Amino acid sequence: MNNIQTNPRRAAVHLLTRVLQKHQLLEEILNPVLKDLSPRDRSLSRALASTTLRHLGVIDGLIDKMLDRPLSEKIFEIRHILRIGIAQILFLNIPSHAAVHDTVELVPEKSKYRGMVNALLRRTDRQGAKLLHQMDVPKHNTPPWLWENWVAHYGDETAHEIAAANMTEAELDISVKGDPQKWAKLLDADILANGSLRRPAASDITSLPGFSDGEWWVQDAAASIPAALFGNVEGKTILDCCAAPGGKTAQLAASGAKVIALDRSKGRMKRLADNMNRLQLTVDIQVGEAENYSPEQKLDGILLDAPCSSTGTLRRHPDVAYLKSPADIEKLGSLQMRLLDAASKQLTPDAILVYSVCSLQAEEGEHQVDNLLKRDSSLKRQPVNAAEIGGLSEVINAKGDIRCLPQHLGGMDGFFAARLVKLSGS
Ligand SMILES: C[S@@+](CC[C@H](N)C(=O)[O-])C[C@H]1O[C@@H](n2cnc3c(N)ncnc32)[C@H](O)[C@@H]1O
Repeated sequence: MNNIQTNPRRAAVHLLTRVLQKHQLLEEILNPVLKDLSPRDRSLSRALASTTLRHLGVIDGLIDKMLDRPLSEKIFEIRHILRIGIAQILFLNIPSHAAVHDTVELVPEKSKYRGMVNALLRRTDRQGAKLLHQMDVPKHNTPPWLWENWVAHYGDETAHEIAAANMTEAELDISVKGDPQKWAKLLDADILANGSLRRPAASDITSLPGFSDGEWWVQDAAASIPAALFGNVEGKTILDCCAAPGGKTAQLAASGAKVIALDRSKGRMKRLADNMNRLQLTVDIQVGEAENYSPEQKLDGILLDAPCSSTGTLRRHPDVAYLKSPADIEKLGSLQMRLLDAASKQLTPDAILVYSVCSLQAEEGEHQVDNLLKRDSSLKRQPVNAAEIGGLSEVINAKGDIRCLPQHLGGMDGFFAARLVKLSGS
């Protein structure tokens, strides 16, 4: 059988079509597309799609090198078939005879492309690794607009390191409510400098010890830094104004803060509520627009973990590189600016504003905060000290803001965070 419900390779081709032709997020379509496959086939299909997307630039470069004439854009399905075939041979260690045979089977018997797919995959098996060595792999695997942006902001060498790190799959980072030593043992995990636990990715996290008892939640090590910038939050009132699905809300609440969790998305707030229930954490849940929020009580701090392009999460979401564009950065930039201005107005003197984004784009991070400080003299940057974040000095930039890169700490999300204080007399 050769349909999506029964064939993991066919399903992977369908996933690629939905991401690259219909611009849908891989994470949102995995469950509906793969629901009828066996667990084993589901993970193969998912690995095929995400590995192909992670290496898409070099895979396409190889296809173009090996063909005499470029493939027409119209036959995108044949291109996706070639792509998943090459991904199996070069990046997934699937025996090449099986990879070639099962991939060629996706092309209808009477199709004029079947021979070409067969020949190109066999040639990949013979020469692919050698051809790959001749390519600037990190650069090829990064869409040109992202590459140019990173080179302009970070320089060529760091851009290469970022793009190389993006090609490695992320491990599973965990934040725990209780004793990290105890849970590191039970989860067979390492304890990172910032207190997060790290262990190999699991296909079903819900079956790991402590999940159903609400002892921990999944959160990238970089994502755990912004909430830590408030210091001791015991008894303090913190507004988490873009809160869902609640990783940072949970961290603040587990550290003893009274958290007002606000988000405009009802659906995502349902997830936040479910997460808090599992974790047995009590927070004040409110659905609404952060720009219009007027606090009924004095806030000790606001966490603005703003909507952003998510280009810092490409290790886990390689599709994002192909779904976002410079226009998105511009649009999100205006929203981030409005949210920052609103947050500043909601603060009283001495209260703290932490602004964060899981983006590698300076336009969403460094530039946003520099521009805010130029137009709003009631706020002042409060530089971060390495001791506050487990000694991770490599993620602190010259201005004292947090700038995590995917190559830091053996792999972490690209993240920006800055801590600002509202001045008295403002
Ligand atoms: C980066 S996510 C937040 C992740 C969350 N802080 C966590 O740690 O799990 C950004 C969130 O901002 C919300 N959002 C976007 N625009 C908003 C607005 N104007 N007011 C409130 N929430 C908004 C989105 O619904 C989304 O849930």
